[in-house]
Amino acid sequence: MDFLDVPTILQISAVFNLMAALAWLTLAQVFHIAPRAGRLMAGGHVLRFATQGYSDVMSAWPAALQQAVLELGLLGCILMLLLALRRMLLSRQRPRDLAWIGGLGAAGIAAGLAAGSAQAAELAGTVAVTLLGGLAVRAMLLGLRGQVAPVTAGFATLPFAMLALMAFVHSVELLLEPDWAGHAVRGDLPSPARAVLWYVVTFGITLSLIALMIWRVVARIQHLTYRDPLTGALNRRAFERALGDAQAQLLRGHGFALVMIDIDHFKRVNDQHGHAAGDAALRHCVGIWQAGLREVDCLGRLGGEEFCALLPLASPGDLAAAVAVAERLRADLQARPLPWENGLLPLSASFGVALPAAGDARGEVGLVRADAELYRAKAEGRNRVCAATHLQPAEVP
Ligand SMILES: Nc1nc2c(ncn2[C@@H]2O[C@H](COP(=O)(O)OP(=O)(O)OP(=O)(O)O)[C@@H](O)[C@H]2O)c(=O)[nH]1
Repeated sequence: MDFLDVPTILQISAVFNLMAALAWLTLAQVFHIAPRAGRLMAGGHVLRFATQGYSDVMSAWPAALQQAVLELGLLGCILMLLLALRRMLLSRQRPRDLAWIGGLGAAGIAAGLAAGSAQAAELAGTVAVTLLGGLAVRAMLLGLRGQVAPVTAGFATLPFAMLALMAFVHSVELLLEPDWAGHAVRGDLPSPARAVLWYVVTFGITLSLIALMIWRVVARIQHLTYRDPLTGALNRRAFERALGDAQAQLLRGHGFALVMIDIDHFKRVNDQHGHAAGDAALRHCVGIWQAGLREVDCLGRLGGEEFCALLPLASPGDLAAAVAVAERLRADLQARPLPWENGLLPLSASFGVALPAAGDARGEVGLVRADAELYRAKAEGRNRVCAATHLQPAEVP
């Protein structure tokens, strides 16, 4: 590492931070991708650039002042990064925690500066960065849990864990350093090797955040492509795709049932309480039904106030199990009226349950059957479940 000294690495890092700031700003301002998180990230990188890129200018200042400026820059940068992370992960990280750690860190740095001790200022900044790094690790692990594979979550979290670990090790070193008065200002980079490591960690954090942002954008696009924007249920196209897949699995012995659902007298809700109430009723019903279904089940909005649930069955042909689920969904909706304008709007729905037919590539026969049962439920008085007990394949219309 002879060819690289700490000031050179600092300058490389400063240029990297400037480029990263420009990239985040472009994404936020020009492409409107994660704009608030992007602006926070750009702000963090600019702070880091400003404190790293002007070390020559600062070299004439008193040591404690130089150190305090460097530490405040790093602290501000990490705080902005954590705020951006909070937005990207939609995490419930309390800003209060960030505020008190940041505030105590800044107060410690100021105290070090007042005492004329570069080492005390550095120690305060490094301890705060250790704690903030720990919070970042926690936010990443909680935010990604169940959303991506554990290995992916581990890789994405690694740079933050390295940041916390390196800051912790450096805090201990500073505490143990015998000659506080002779402490030289080196930023947080005691050697070229350590400086390179810091740079790699900064780079890793930036990459991790870019990956996080891409993941969020892709998830959003998928949501827009496959979901009904009003209710969040699968749209017709996505549901038909799921039905086609389930139908293919039928040949391998994995059975499923279809539950066609139609809200009763929905026109009255619109006519008597307005379209907004109708929309709220649709969201309310889907919220209740999604909560009553398992993760493997899927609920699609086929149009208007008509929905269909696809239920994989543990034993193919177990119509009774599907009827029990439909009955539960019916009872749940009946028990939970829609809160609307200081009152409660009672809602109910009719359900038609059917099993799929073998040899029906796209699953349309099952849908037709479930639809026929739904109409029977309507005709028999609504707010009930009817099921097709016959299993002969129907004709595809
Ligand atoms: N608010 C709202 N209304 C919708 C939406 N899509 C369809 N509708 C309304 O849903 C109503 C469906 O009414 P109908 O098909 O007569 O059915 P119904 O009143 O539920 O009667 P039954 O099904 O026989 O119990 C129509 O008034 C549509 O305008 C939507 O996205 N939002």
